[in-house]
Amino acid sequence: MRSAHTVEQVRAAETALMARLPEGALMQRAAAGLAYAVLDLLPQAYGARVTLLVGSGDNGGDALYAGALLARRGVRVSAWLLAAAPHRAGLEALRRAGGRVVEAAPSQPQDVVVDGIVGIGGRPGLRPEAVAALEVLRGVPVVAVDVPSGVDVDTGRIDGPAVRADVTVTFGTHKVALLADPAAAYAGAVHLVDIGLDLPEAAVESLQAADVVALLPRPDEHAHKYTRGVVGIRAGSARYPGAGVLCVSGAAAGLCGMVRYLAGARDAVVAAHPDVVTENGRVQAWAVGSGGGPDVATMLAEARADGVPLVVDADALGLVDGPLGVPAVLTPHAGELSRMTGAARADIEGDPLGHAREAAVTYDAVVLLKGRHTVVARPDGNARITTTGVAWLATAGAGDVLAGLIGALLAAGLEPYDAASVGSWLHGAAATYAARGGPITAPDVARAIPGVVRDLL
Ligand SMILES: NC(=O)C1=CN([C@@H]2O[C@H](COP(=O)(O)OP(=O)(O)OC[C@H]3O[C@@H](n4cnc5c(N)ncnc54)[C@H](OP(=O)(O)O)[C@@H]3O)[C@@H](O)[C@H]2O)[C@@H](O)CC1
Ligand SMILES: Nc1ncnc2c1ncn2[C@@H]1O[C@H](COP(=O)(O)OP(=O)(O)O)[C@@H](O)[C@H]1O
Ligand SMILES: [K+]
Repeated sequence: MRSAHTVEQVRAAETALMARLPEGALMQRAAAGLAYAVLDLLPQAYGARVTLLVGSGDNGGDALYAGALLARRGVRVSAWLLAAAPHRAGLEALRRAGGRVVEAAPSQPQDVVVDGIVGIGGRPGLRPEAVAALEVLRGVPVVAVDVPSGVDVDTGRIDGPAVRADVTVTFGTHKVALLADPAAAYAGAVHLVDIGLDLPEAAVESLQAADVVALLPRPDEHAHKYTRGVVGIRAGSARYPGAGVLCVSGAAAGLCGMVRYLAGARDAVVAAHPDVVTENGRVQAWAVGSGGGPDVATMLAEARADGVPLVVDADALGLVDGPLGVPAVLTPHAGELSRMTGAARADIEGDPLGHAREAAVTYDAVVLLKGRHTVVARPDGNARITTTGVAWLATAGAGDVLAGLIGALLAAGLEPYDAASVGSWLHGAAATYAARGGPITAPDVARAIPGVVRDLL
């Protein structure tokens, strides 16, 4: 599991650890990890040029100590001081190692910029000096120290200028802004350096392959199709048969025992999926809504009446105005959530974590807010953020596949929070697997799911 802690949690863990260690030990650990990440980006250390952007706090201190380590390896290190009183001991260390202090952009082209402007102590946004320095160094690869400076560390919001990093080297644990968009998109590749912090449980996390393996339902020796779970699909209509077919394709990817289809695209569904049953009967979960057309209210009411867990998607989301009274996963994209809650779409996109958490409370359900980094939020405030997937997944019908897949995982017995987050992880991984760097359509995503599961297991 990748865990993201709050600034307050990091500060408390840091204080406890520092009381047991010699002064400066933590910063030395952080700086060593940072220096190695910078070296990784340089073709060779000797003669390479690195500029440090240094703010007033310990984030700048990390940059200065890392700069000293780099200078000892032959890197030409320039520290561009953006604050009047930078970390004193760090600056001394850099000077002793042969680094120099500059007051403007170095005249020679630089190989890497290290963003030590602010870390977890920073307020969102950047001061004009920092913006100007970044502008002058535009085009040079950026390594951010702990977080890209300027982002809102505990929410992932961006409320002003912020650094766009190629790599972020973070210490002790991930920060929320490294998982939650829009800030996460500013972090580039994230490297975690272990500095030995003892941390409590995190409210925000991101499943990794091993977590998905641990949660994934699979048949035991004595399984039959009913013990594996039956998912019912009420999606698709005469007008939108494709949505029914796609929702079924996610449901019929093999993760539960059987799929029942009860909506208006029966012929198309059976032609594409001969394994699907169209008689009414017991199910352990329903997926409702994609391409539902005029019958969507009846579809939702009938599924709800069964009392089993529900996935509510697309057209059916417009009918949800409060708790549904059964365990549920709601799967809006930002536009759909905006229509549900009345919040502006741009506000939702600017704070997807906050809006998903709020909606989870309002509807007393798991809310899966789709996007680049999909958020799965639970009413108790916990959230999982999906980091699998590629931009090629933004294609019509991909959401229908996801709704069916989550329905299958619910039917197989996963809790709504696990079904939504595991489903979203697999959906993103299937898209990456199918795309292999090129375009995909929604059926490609569904077809790739069994291969992803096979590789995982
Ligand atoms: N915690 C840990 O476990 C470890 C932490 N470590 C490191 O320490 C970092 C935290 O250091 P920190 O607490 O000194 O705060 P930090 O982010 O450097 O700067 C805050 C100062 O910046 C200023 N300022 C504020 N906003 C600003 C803005 N928008 N734009 C410009 N300036 C702004 C403001 O001062 P002002 O100029 O307003 O007087 C404020 O005092 C952490 O991220 C990690 O890198 C590691 O060494 C090891 C283990
Ligand atoms: N930029 C992006 N990068 C990765 N995945 C994305 C991006 N934008 C959207 N997605 C994913 O693509 C899918 C689109 O689903 P959705 O918007 O419901 O489409 P539809 O309604 O046509 O089925 C979602 O799983 C979403 O998370
Ligand atoms: K930084």
